[in-house]
Amino acid sequence: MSYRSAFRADLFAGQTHLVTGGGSGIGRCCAHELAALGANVVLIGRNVERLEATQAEIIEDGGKASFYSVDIRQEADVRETVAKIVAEHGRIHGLVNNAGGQFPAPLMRISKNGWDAVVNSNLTGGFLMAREVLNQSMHEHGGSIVNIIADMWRGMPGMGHSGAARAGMLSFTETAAVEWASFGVRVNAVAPGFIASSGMDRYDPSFAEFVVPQMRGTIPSSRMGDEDEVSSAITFFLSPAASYTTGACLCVDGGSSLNTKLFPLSDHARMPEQKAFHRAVKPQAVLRTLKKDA
Ligand SMILES: CCCCCCCCCCC/C=C/C(=O)SCCNC(=O)CCNC(=O)[C@H](O)C(C)(C)COP(=O)(O)OP(=O)(O)OC[C@H]1O[C@@H](n2cnc3c(N)ncnc32)[C@H](O)[C@@H]1OP(=O)(O)O
Ligand SMILES: NC(=O)C1=CN([C@@H]2O[C@H](COP(=O)(O)OP(=O)(O)OC[C@H]3O[C@@H](n4cnc5c(N)ncnc54)[C@H](OP(=O)(O)O)[C@@H]3O)[C@@H](O)[C@H]2O)C=CC1
Repeated sequence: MSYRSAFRADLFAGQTHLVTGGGSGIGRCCAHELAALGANVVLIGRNVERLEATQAEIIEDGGKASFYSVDIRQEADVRETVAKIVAEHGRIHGLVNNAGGQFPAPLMRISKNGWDAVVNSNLTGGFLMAREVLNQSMHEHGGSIVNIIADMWRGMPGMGHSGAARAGMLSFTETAAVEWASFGVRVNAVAPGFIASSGMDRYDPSFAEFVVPQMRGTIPSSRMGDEDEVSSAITFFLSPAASYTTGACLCVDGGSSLNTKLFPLSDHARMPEQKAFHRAVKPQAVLRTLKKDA
């Protein structure tokens, strides 16, 4: 097995885990990690070539994988696919709701169809997958569901349809965590920041040229994340290490969601020493000045 996971090699031996969007990017990486940990991985996506290729890689590595070509927005197809998986594999232990995506556009230029396509991909599709996995399998014996969202805290300018859907997915995560806890089902979320995944190749290079210089100053870790850094967070939630954790969201974003941008990062190095500030200036005086300026 060539994937080097931080987790124990037999962690998921004998278990079945579904990864939507498993044919590319973060989903493909996660599928490799779960297979390396002994899981029987079921890949779900639309593009058969990508799914086939990931399945072949995993099998070549000595792992177990199968795939289903499904659009997760189609309710009947999702229901039928989960039924087939249960018939073939029995119990489903884990679901990684990773499939999704969006296109960059300001809100004022998003058509109704464009909005629906993104919201249905990133919210409704995840709900349908989770509901079917719960109803057809996990309610009988428990399980773990991990929903991949995004850095949508305080909005997602330029991708507002996705931000709205991901915020909805976080709320869904919290509700499902409470409603399904009695079945022994844990539901958590992972919120990636800027990840150098193969999915980024789907964007027009002109968009990268526009956005990368702006991004650079806003990530405290000063770099994009890697697919395996998201995969290990997903694996943690699927594993018994997270057995008392449900309804949580783990940000894998190099701190970008915490950056207040009060002082742009690029200026920190040049910021003058202010050790004497608190002694030299009385806080009330500062407050008065701030109020006056406002
Ligand atoms: C290396 C550096 C790069 C820098 C990038 C930084 C970006 C930071 C962002 C960080 C956060 C997120 C990152 C990621 O998610 S990574 C990649 C994830 N993968 C994708 O996003 C996949 C690509 N996206 C899609 O496949 C589509 O967005 C979509 C989900 C909509 C596909 O759905 P569908 O196939 O059903 O869509 P249709 O083609 O049928 O279209 C439906 C309507 O949507 C409109 N649409 C689709 N694409 C666009 C577009 N690019 N611009 C405007 N409108 C679009 C389409 O026109 C249809 O509407 P109409 O009928 O009204 O025309
Ligand atoms: N990379 C990043 O910086 C970030 C990524 N994310 C999210 O993480 C997830 C993985 O992204 P990433 O790996 O980067 O990008 P990818 O584009 O490589 O992955 C998205 C996957 O979702 C599948 N998918 C999309 N729509 C559907 C659908 N309707 N039905 C079934 N499968 C679908 C795609 O497969 P196919 O086309 O074959 O259907 C593809 O394999 C996505 O939800 C993404 O938006 C969130 C924040 C940041």
